Amino acid sequence: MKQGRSIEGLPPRTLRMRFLEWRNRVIGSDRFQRFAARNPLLRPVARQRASAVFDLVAGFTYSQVLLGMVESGILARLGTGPAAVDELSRIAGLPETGTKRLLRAAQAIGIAQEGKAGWWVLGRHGAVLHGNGGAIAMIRHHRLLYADLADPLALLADERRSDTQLANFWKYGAAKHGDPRSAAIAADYSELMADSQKAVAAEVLETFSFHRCTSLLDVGGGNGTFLRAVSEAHPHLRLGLFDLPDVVPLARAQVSESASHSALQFHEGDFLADPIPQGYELVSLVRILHDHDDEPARQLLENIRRALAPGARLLIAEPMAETSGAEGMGDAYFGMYLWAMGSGRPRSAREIRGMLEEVGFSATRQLRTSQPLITSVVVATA
Ligand SMILES: C[S@@+](CC[C@H](N)C(=O)[O-])C[C@H]1O[C@@H](n2cnc3c(N)ncnc32)[C@H](O)[C@@H]1O
Repeated sequence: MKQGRSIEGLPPRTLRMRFLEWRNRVIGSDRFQRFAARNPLLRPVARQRASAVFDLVAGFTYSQVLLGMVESGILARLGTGPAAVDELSRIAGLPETGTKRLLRAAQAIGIAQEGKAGWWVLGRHGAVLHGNGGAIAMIRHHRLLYADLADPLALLADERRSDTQLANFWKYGAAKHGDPRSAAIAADYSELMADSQKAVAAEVLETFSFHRCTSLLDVGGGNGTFLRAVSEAHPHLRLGLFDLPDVVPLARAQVSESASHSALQFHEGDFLADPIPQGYELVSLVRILHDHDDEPARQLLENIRRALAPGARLLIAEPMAETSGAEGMGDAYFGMYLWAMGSGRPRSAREIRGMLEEVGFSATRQLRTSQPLITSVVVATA
């Protein structure tokens, strides 16, 4: 047998595989763990690793404490300044004992802090979260994902056949099937997206130079939050928004509130079936591609490629898999979220560039954003 080749059914014996097996034997042994915990040089690393493993085991309780802080109104109240337990207990509608338990739990994970006996302020993480409307909306929204993940193996075994809570929330295109609830569904998901869009738009604006473009079409542009941010920073741009017929009226209503965006053109349609409007120098897909499985995602890219004149560009912005330092966000969080939603998967920048090249784009490249947890950016030329 050649080095590294596997015999059928047996794992390959490459150097890397052998190293990983050896490493796992060592760090999994009681003897090594006790040694590392006692050794002054290894102790800090051993504690950090033990704490990371504990977080994996207990993470769901942290998320539920956070949800309790949001839903009770305590996080919002602490955002306005220090508060005493009896006031917080009134706001939450909880007995004082339950309020103290929640506050102590929140303190242990950095959301709240007892500044002086009986007086509470925000903790470090609470201070970051309380003013972030997008994060708060997602924390509330996670109720649905939490319910869908209650039995992870059942969810995975089901192969996305059954309706989940998330699939019901994101019923894209229900209007096509004449569902009378589709306008309400579109309004709900568009609002959730708009809440977190400001942070995404800020990252894109900081990363990509719009100065050289004269026009931009945002495909799947939702209620127009992204385009409003772009047009405030670059008023010279001619803008277009393409989305489903149930969503475009929401964007129209938002835009009519701000007269400065009269240069915005609206296009209704299905980006998988209808032609993409032509005549734009730049097309953006913001948090769209990861919602779609490989075949429809490829179809969408091909559809956009067909609409673009040579030299026009496509900008893709979304959180991407295999992001260094934020790996959990990719395949763990979005991987499970999109599985539960019933469509799509997170892709790495490398995979996205490969798909773009397959459908005829060139000069594909990834632009570095300062917060890849919020979004990464890939650009390609037609
Ligand atoms: C995840 S949201 C992203 C919205 C916005 N780009 C953002 O980042 O906030 C996906 C958007 O794609 C739109 N969409 C989904 N399927 C579509 C289709 N087949 N044709 C046109 N728009 C579609 C949805 O209506 C929604 O506005």
